[in-house]
Amino acid sequence: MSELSTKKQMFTSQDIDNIKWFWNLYLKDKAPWLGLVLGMVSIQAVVYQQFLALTENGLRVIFEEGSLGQLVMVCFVVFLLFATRALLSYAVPRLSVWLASNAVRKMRQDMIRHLLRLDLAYFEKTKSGDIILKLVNQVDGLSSFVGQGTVGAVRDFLTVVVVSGYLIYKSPLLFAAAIIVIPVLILLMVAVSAKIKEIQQKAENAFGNYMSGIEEMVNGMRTVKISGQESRERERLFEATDGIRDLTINLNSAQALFPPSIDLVSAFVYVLVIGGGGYMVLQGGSGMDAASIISFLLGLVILFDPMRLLAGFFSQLQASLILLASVRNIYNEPIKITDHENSVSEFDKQGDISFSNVKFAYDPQHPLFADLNIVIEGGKKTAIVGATGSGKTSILSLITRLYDVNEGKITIGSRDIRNIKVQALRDAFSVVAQDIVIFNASIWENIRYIAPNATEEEIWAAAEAAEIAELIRARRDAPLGPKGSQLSGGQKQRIAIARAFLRSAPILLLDEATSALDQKTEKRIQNALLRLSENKTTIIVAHRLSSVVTADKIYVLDRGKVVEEGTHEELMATQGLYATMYASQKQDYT
Ligand SMILES: Nc1ncnc2c1ncn2[C@@H]1O[C@H](COP(=O)(O)OP(=O)(O)OP(=O)(O)O)[C@@H](O)[C@H]1O
Repeated sequence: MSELSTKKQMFTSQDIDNIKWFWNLYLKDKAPWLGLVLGMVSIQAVVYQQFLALTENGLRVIFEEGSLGQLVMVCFVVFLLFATRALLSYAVPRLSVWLASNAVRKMRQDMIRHLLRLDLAYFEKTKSGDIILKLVNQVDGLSSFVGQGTVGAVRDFLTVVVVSGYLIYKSPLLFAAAIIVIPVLILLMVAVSAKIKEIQQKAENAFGNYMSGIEEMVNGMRTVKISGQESRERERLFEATDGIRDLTINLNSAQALFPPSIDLVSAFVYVLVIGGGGYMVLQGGSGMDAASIISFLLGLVILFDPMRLLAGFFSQLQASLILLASVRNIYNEPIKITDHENSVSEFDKQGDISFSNVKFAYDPQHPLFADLNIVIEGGKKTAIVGATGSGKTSILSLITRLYDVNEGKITIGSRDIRNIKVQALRDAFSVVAQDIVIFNASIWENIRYIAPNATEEEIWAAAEAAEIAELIRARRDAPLGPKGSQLSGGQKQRIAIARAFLRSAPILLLDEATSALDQKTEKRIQNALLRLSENKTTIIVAHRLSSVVTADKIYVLDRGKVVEEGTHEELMATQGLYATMYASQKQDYT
């Protein structure tokens, strides 16, 4: 989250830009409806002014012996006025909440759409708590602010303008005396609003950390329990709750300055009007009588309530501007991996995959590949082996454009993958990776996820090939628990393999695909994978070298460099790193 300027300024240019952005994207097309809301709240404001005028007349009828009929008439019209206001008090929130909910639904959908387009790199550097906070809480906060807060504020503002106008018309002198304290109030608002913004920003960060903390704890509960780390986790989260409490109190103490200042100002003004107005009546010649002073005072009472609400609105506005900026950050996040206008959908999916002079680093300080050159022959089986952290998975991430190379190029069938539409490129792969996404649904549904239009027979065939069909029959529709927590690692892996069978794309990526299986099951599934990989370009990343001996070509990687390449037999014959690794693994098995 970007730190906002804390200059003593009610609206920064960034705030104004954000408001314009929100208006243009989410409210502009509803302008006629907003116009209707504005019309209705204007009527509500005018009701007060009319009420004042009528009260003054009513008082005169009482004070200056008017007829009973006139009094009844005044009472009737006053009732009618407030009945109108009541009707509008029902209609305005209904309409404004409808408008705001629609605007915010559109915003949520845009955010989800945008989030799904963001590069993987964004998710690898952003705390999930921050993302959830934006999509859930902050958007919700904005929704109620736009729906109820702003419309209420417009009504209050119009009430202040109309009633003030009327009071000025009645007695400019008394009104001038009454508003003499307003500049003090404005100064206070400006001073406090910067503070509110600053605290709100910190509070959002604290909430983000808290949510991420909860998520990490829940996800890692198995480790937390086994290693008896409950008390550490408790302390960690308690610390976060302390931070949130402090910030909430700080925020409230800054906001709490508004209502009492208004109360003090009101007291001051009432005294001025009663004293000054009374004096004017006593002196005579000012055109003011008792009825006008009472209704003037009533006018001020009416004025102060919306003024107090407006002050509250301004403090809320400062907090909401922080929410708006934070939410908008997602839209400003650059998307690097995307289609350009000359990207194509058609390419030779069976062609060779070549890395030419590829340079790549996740972090510029620690380059991973300095000059990588490999060729993965189309329709053949290529294995990539090497120590942990040597860059095997990164090669798969580059081929699928989860990341783009910094220099050099990767081609499939001699077409640079950056010139292929991202969706078309990724459609060319079936992947069995280490991080298997399992949803809290049945195994069946989990397999179907990869190909929602697959027929029942196709899903059964995939499940049989991956040796998971028996478990489907046993578990039936039982959901698998969050993240598939009710399955073993090997069972999850078999779901991933079943998905690969079901999707059956021309390029098969197997990243430690069978590492969680026992050797007997691994052997059987490898035979099935062998059938699946027929006529497909297959890339196998594996630690267990027994699973790569049949590969047409093996690349041996060491700290981002290819140190050996060849078939199993060739590599064994050279007696290099591969042969050493193979020998030591064989020893472990025997
Ligand atoms: N998203 C990332 N951000 C920053 N660094 C990363 C990221 N992913 C991997 N790395 C780093 O890049 C290097 C290569 O990682 P990679 O996952 O490609 O290795 P690997 O050979 O597949 O390892 P393993 O056999 O353990 O799966 C490692 O040093 C790792 O720390």
